[in-house]
Parts: sequence; C-alpha cells; structure tokens
Amino acid sequence: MVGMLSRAIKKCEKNPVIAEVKVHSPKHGDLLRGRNEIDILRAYERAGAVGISYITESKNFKGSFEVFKKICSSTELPVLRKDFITSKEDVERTAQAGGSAVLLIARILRDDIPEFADFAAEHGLDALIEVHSEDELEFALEARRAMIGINNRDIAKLELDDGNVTVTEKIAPLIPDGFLKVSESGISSIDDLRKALQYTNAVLIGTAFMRAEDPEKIVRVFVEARI
Ligand SMILES: O=C(O)c1ccccc1NCC(=O)[C@H](O)[C@H](O)COP(=O)(O)O
Repeated sequence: MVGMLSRAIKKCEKNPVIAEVKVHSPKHGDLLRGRNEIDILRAYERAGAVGISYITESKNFKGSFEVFKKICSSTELPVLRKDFITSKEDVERTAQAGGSAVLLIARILRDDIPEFADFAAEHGLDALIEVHSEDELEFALEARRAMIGINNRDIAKLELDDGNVTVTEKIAPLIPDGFLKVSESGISSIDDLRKALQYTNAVLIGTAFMRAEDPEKIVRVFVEARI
C-alpha cells in the first residue's frame, strides 16, 4: 500500500523509531552473533518500532534479497529496503517482494531522483531520498512525493566514520515543511535521539540495537524515552 511507512510515522504516538535488522557492519563485523533475523524482527515488533529497515547489499553489509522477502512476509510493519539502487527494475523488485519503502541515494541518482521517486510511488512504495550534504539536498528537493533521509555518516566511507547527529542539525532546517524527515545512522544514545527528533520526524537505528545484549529492551527505551 502506498505510503505505509510515512503514514505509520505520522500516526505514531511514541518516538518514531525505524529499527534495522542489520547483519554485518563494516566496522564492527558480525552483528547477528548466531541470532536469527526473524527473532530480531519479533523483538523490534514487541518493543514498538514504527518500521523495519533491512540492507540487501551483500558485499559490505552481507545482506540478502531472500532475507528481505522473508522479513516482508513475516511482519505487518512497513519494511524499508536499503541498498545502492541504480535501476528501476530494482525498485520494482522491492515492491514485488512486499517492501513498503525504498532508499534512493541522491549522491548516486542525482538528477534522476524525481523520476525514481515517482516510479517508486507508482509501485506503492515510499521513497526515502538520502542526503549527506547541502549539495545533495538540491536533488532531493526536486522530488514531489518523497521522504528525506539525512545520513549522519558519509556513505562513501562505508561506515568507517562514526557519524554525527550534527549533520542532521545542519541539514534538516534547510528542508521545507511538507517533506517527512528521517535522521539515519550513527545514533547510539538517548541524547542523540533527542537531538535528532528535535529536527526530524523519525530516526533510523541499526548498530546500537544490534550490539545490545537485549534488542527488545533497548528499542523500547528509545521508543518510550521522554523527548
Ligand atoms: O545508507 C546508505 O546509503 C546505505 C546504502 C546501502 C547499504 C548500507 C547503507 N548504509 C548503512 C545503513 O543503512 C545503516 O546501517 C543504517 O542507516 C543504520 O545506521 P547505524 O545505526 O549507524 O547502524
């Protein structure tokens, strides 16, 4: 259904937290530690996550499209596919797999962003257009139907940087009302969460949840924290 993730964020009565089932981090290595993706998904559901993110890119993040499909068919929550999308076929496959949203990276797609965002909407998907700099924001603002994700890390560094919410603090005020904003990556504390939600409508967190001993407990703390 079109706009499931954006609608869930708008309706959310607690802190809108998109929780990522993240298999591998280029910096921290194996994040599953023998656990099962679906068990992590269930923990996130119980904790009140507003949506789920999953990276299908295999080389650096060890994701798999088959696991993405399994996650989509195993939950009622909207699922975002994160990958380095470069073709419309990839957008189509995301919709066919039951995804609710797809990541479109402004640095990669540049002037093609509006066309890809419209194509995603026509296929029932929310487009989350990712930016990391003011220059990239120019491309994102050309899209009509989209959410804007501010990546606190520089994707070119493939997570060897830690990311910093100051990127959100700098870029979010430049985004006009009417776009839903998501602060992504490098959020690991309640203080980061507070700063990010001061400027955006939702946060996307992976590593901090996957590294925690008890994923349900930590996600609940973030979802229910007083902001
Ligand atoms: O964000 C991207 O552009 C991206 C594209 C393809 C694969 C991975 C990508 N980035 C990594 C992530 O998506 C992060 O895992 C996610 O934003 C959560 O960040 P963190 O909480 O720092 O693990």
